[in-house]
Amino acid sequence: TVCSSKYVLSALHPMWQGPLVAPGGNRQSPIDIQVRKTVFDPHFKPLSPEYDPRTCSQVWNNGYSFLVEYDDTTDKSTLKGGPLEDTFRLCQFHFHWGESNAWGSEHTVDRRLFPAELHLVHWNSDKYKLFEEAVMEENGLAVIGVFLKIGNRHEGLQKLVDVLPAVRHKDSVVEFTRFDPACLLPANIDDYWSYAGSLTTPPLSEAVTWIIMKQPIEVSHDQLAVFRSLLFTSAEEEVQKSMVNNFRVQQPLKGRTVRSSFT
Ligand SMILES: COc1ccc(C[C@H]2SC(=O)NC2=O)c(OC)c1
Ligand SMILES: [Zn+2]
Repeated sequence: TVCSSKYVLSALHPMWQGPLVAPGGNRQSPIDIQVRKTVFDPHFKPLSPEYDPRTCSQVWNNGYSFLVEYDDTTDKSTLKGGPLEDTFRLCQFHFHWGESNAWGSEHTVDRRLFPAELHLVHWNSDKYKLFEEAVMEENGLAVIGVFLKIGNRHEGLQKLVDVLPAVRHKDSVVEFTRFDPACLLPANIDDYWSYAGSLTTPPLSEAVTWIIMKQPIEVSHDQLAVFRSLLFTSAEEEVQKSMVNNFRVQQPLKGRTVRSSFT
């Protein structure tokens, strides 16, 4: 069972606006991280992602992004430490990006937009048996966010870029194995921000402990162009729509504190 095949996203408009704030939502994501207002937390432990590339199973175009799915029936690929009290199991990663390099990320740092953002999605396997349970519980999920900037070609990402044409249309799937998602983390994973937030697409559940890396990773212009060659639409639809701008608008902080692992 892989987490992401369990949820069906509602039909999402490319510039998915959705409800500006989920009804009664006071911990919605994404947000702008105002660095000078973040608070250093000396109790954060080192973040320890331990991923087994053999749990990688497939790439799927779900009509909103492309998801790289991991077998999450065992604790072979986990995330511990940082702000987390429990062990979280990796179930998928995906990206958000723009139609141009000027925008595309969901979170911003002092209003700075990045061309894309990676989300590594994990669920609390100490407390829950299945992803579906965890996604409805406060702090049932932990998502690592990594900003992408245009620069050198990312050799690890290229293996994924090479299979994207096979999942051009919505609902297409291709087998994808032995991919170590740790290669997509920045060199420095000790410097990050963390805050209590939500899913950024329906059902917008307020279940996420966000861990946003301070250091971006570099990908080439051409690699990001392949992301934009994907389609929101299935092969049957007459009008094909490019998969771009699949990010949510920023949400009010509502008094939340963003903590930092560094001074
Ligand atoms: C019903 O469960 C869901 C629904 C949607 C997403 C995807 C959202 S959440 C995020 O961080 N980015 C996204 O696009 C999800 O991911 C954990 C889990
Ligand atoms: Zn996401």
